[in-house]
Amino acid sequence: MDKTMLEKVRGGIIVSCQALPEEPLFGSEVMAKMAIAAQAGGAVGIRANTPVDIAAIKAEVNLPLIGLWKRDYEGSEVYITPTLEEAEEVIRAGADIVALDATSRPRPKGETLEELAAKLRSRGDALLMADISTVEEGLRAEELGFHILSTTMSGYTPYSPQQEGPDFDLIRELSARASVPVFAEGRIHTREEAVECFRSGAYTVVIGGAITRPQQITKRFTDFVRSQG
Ligand SMILES: CC(=O)N[C@H](C=O)[C@@H](O)[C@H](O)[C@H](O)COP(=O)(O)O
Repeated sequence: MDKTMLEKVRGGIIVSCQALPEEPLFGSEVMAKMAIAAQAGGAVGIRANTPVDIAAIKAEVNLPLIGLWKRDYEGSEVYITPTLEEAEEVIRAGADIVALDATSRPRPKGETLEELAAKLRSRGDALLMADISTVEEGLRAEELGFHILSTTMSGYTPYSPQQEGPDFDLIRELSARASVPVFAEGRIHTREEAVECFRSGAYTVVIGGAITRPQQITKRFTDFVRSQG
């Protein structure tokens, strides 16, 4: 584990390069190209889903890499690196930081966040990032030894605010109360919003769809132009 990773990403933009199987850009080759483009544009880090995408990006890009593995399990709502198995594969694929759902919802296989954090910390080969949706979840993750908190899940749990833009209140309150870095992530669509995230206390800003999902970008244009009549 390399804590200088954190210094490398401070104050910059991390680009999340993800496409699910049902999306037009799905495929590791395309995601690696996205990551190369992000690096050329000045990104300080990459966030990627699945061991194959992580390995493909690692081979092409020399930036700190946040890895996760989205996988559905019956009977649990948790899908971002839900179990130890996915976390270990993500690390094996070359991620420097492993991102896990750290919401308070029940996990698959009866695993708990506490034991997952303890096991991954004792391996010591990757930093742990907690994808949370509330201040309480963030503070709990910090207590469990996570090195980074990210606002990723705000708006995606039924008990967090459902809004179109970033959760600035969460960024502000968590940054004020936590002693580990808070990354702003989720629905950051404009440069002004990214600046506002930093003003709210974010250590780093993670941007996904606004850069790497052209279907979302197109839709924002088409919806807006149509709404202007
Ligand atoms: C909730 C969830 O599953 N978030 C995922 C986490 O890895 C990704 O689908 C998002 O693209 C990422 O968080 C970046 O957010 P945005 O694409 O809104 O900039």
